[in-house]
Amino acid sequence: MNWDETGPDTGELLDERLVAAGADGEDTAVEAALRPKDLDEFVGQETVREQLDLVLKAALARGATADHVLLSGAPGLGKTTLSMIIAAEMNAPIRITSGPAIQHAGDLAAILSSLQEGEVLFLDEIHRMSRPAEEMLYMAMEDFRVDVIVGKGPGATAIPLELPPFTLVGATTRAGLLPPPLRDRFGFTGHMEFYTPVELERVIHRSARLLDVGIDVEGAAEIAGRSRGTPRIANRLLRRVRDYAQVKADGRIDRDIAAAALQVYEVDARGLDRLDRAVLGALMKLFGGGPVGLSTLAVAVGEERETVEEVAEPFLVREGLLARTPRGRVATPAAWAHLGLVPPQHDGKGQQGLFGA
Ligand SMILES: Nc1ncnc2c1ncn2[C@@H]1O[C@H](COP(=O)(O)OP(=O)(O)OP(=O)(O)O)[C@@H](O)[C@H]1O
Ligand SMILES: [Mg+2]
Repeated sequence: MNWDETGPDTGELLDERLVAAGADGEDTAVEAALRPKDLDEFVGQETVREQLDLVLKAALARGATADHVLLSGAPGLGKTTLSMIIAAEMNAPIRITSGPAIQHAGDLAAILSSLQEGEVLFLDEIHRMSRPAEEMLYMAMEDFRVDVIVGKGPGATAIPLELPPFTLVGATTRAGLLPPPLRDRFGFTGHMEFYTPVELERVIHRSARLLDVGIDVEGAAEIAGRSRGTPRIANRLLRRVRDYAQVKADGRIDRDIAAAALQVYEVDARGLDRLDRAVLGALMKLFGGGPVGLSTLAVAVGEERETVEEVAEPFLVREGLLARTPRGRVATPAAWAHLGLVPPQHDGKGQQGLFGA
């Protein structure tokens, strides 16, 4: 590790993280080609799919515009994909924008007033919209009307503008951050869950077919097990394994090729990468498994506090490898087993408490 006056080089473990759930540049280019186009092609999420199927079919049968839909769930689980499917199933055009892109209420008014009847408006990261835009959206969703403010100060007047009926599809990774009045205006909310390994295998087989890569059942299972419940990661790992198979073998992917490739990329059998293992390793080797405070742990791995807390920990907690306790971070027995380490015998003298909180 590289130390200078400013301390350890941070962010080194974060570079080009293969198991990050957010989209990188390459993902954005490839994802369009891999996106399922209709509900039947969309793998998993049985509950959301079935409910949505009813909502859309009923609206179609009535010849009406579908109710507003809110999709919530972690990055890479298929919210954008599903919004496009909604438009396709309704035979409607789709307009795509996002919360951060709408700075002023006027931006939203311009979009809303140019919608066609029945159009789907996809509002990604809806929890990041500005307050005034949000308030305008309330009225638009409920009454299909906006008040456009003309002029400034005491002379300003509100000109009501009728909107054609449209379907708002909002997506958020943070449903808890949505103000209740906004949440209540959606007729249907779909919570996207993490995918099971079997579902991810289906995603991988489908993508392999589209990318024209040969892969057997065990090869797909190997990749699925390392994909952290997330189709985007599964697709990304598949592409890296494909590279390896082309360079080191005949291009076909089986279990050995998949395992060898992902070892090169340092993604282990449970989908942990270098950063994850560094956090667990420091916790166990330096602090006897904890409890240890977040800041101390972050310094030990040479990363920012936020990186450890927001990037590494959620998955480690979800996997039951790390626990957040009031006294600090603790490695679970599963973590010791996964890294093949043996927890120290406690002598009861309270050595543990040293690094707490
Ligand atoms: N159910 C699914 N079946 C098959 N492929 C899927 C499924 N869900 C997602 N994918 C694939 O995963 C990739 C990421 O999906 P998508 O962009 O819809 O995620 P997202 O939830 O919008 O992520 P973000 O929160 O980062 O915007 C896409 O390429 C898509 O092809
Ligand atoms: Mg998206």
